[in-house]
Formats: sequence, C-alpha cells, structure tokens
Amino acid sequence: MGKKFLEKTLIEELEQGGKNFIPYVMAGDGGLEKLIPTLKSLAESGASAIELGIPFSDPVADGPTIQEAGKRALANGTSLRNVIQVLIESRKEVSVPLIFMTYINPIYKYGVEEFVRDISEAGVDGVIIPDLPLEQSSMVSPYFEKADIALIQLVSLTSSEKRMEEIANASQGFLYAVTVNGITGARSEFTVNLEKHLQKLKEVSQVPVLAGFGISTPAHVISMSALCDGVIVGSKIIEHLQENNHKAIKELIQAKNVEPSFNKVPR
Ligand SMILES: O=P(O)(O)OC[C@@H](O)[C@@H](O)c1c[nH]c2ccccc12
Repeated sequence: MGKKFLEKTLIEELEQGGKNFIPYVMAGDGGLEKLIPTLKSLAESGASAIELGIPFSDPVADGPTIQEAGKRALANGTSLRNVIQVLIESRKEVSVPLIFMTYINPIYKYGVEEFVRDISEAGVDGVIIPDLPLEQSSMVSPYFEKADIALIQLVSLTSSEKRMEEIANASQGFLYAVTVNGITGARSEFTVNLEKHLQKLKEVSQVPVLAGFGISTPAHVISMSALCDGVIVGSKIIEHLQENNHKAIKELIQAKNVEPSFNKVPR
C-alpha cells in the first residue's frame, strides 16, 4: 500500500511493454453497497489503479456527467466519512492501487490530520486535490508525506514551461496531464499541439505521465496512450456503469495496449 505501491504498479506495467488505464468512479453512485463490487470488477477488467471521486456540492472542475453522478451519490447519503468506513472494512478485497479525488474543502472540514490518518487506514495510495494549487500544497503535503500517500499534481495545457517543470517535479505517483482546456467530460476532438505537449511533459517528469479529460472511445485510448504512459477516463466509465455495460468498460480498458495504426490524436 502507499505511494510506492502506486508508482511501482504503473512502472511495472510500462516495463512489461504495456500502458496504464485509470478509470474514475464516483463513490456512492448507485449506492455505497455497490462500491466494492464496482472496484473489484474494474480491477478484473484490467484497470491499473482506480480513481475514486468523493461527491461534493461544489465540484468546480467537473463536467455534467460527473456532477450528476455526484448529485446521485449525495442524494443517497454518501459522505467522505462513510466512504472511508466502507474501505476500512473491505479495501483488501480490491487488488489495485486506489486514488482519492476530492476537493480541499471536505478535507479541511474533516480535519487534515484526521483525514490522512483515516484514508491511510482505509488503504488509499494517492490523492488528487484539483483545487489545491502547488503553492498551497505545502500546507497539507507533510501529512501525506508522513503517511506515505502520493500527492498527484495536475498540469494544464496552458502552463508555461517553467511551471510544467515545477509541477512535474512535485508530482508523486504519476503526473496528471489535463488534455483539454475546461472541465471534465467526453469529447470528440483534442487540440493540435497535444503530441508536443505530452512529449515535453514526458521529458521533464520523473514519474509516469498519464493523460485525462475528454477521453471517451477505444480510439482515443489507443492514440493517447501511445503518446504517454497511459490514460484516465471518468465520464465515459460513469455512463457505462449506469448502463451496466461492463463489456464496453473492458473494451475501453483493453484498448490501452493496442498499437495505433496511425499516430495522431483525433482532431
Ligand atoms: O471525465 P473525463 O473527461 O474522462 O475526465 C477524467 C476525470 O473525470 C477524473 O479524473 C476527474 C473527475 N473529477 C475531476 C476533477 C479534477 C480533475 C480530474 C477529475
């Protein structure tokens, strides 16, 4: 468990000639009793690790699909506390690294120290806090460091080169390369300079670089993973889970290791 487990898992996949796929799911969407079975089925379908969203009333970076999933989860009583409780009881049934995605406010409300202690007990290996800028992360990072939990940084398309390097250097576990300007959600096209951008990030990053935002078809997964160390998919996974379409999820995940017959991102 912990930061090393996350890093090692992603790097081992690359060493074996594969790429990584991290699905994002909203904790409590469809009821908390579904959480562990969903995580297990994603792991069995080939997920390298899983990003678990904590529902929050003010999710500024989330597009409509994830916002709706968050609303459904909140409506059935999901809270940070009961998600942690379920994981404390059953985390060991899930074999892959687990990453929490939560905004900073719920962490402060919970108490930073308590939060880190409890998610550590729950077997969480890394966290993504999208509204915590690098400059402010030193307020919480010592706690994560001490608990051996990776603090994963997001880098945007519009960052300057200097900024990209700073963020890459600070990121633990992997570097989350955001592939669009804007919020999460399935898209059909990406920007022209994505190849260069991801290449640059790979040059400056010591940790694996994974691309996320807008990736929604097996073709996207194939072409994006060819440009970096893997992908993160949220909105499309949530849609497939709602339709109970596990076959489509498996196809999406398995596309990570398909060689592209073209080397361009759809645009
Ligand atoms: O939904 P998409 O477009 O596939 O993008 C991944 C994303 O959902 C997931 O990583 C995520 C959900 N909420 C976030 C907030 C910030 C950063 C990332 C996220």
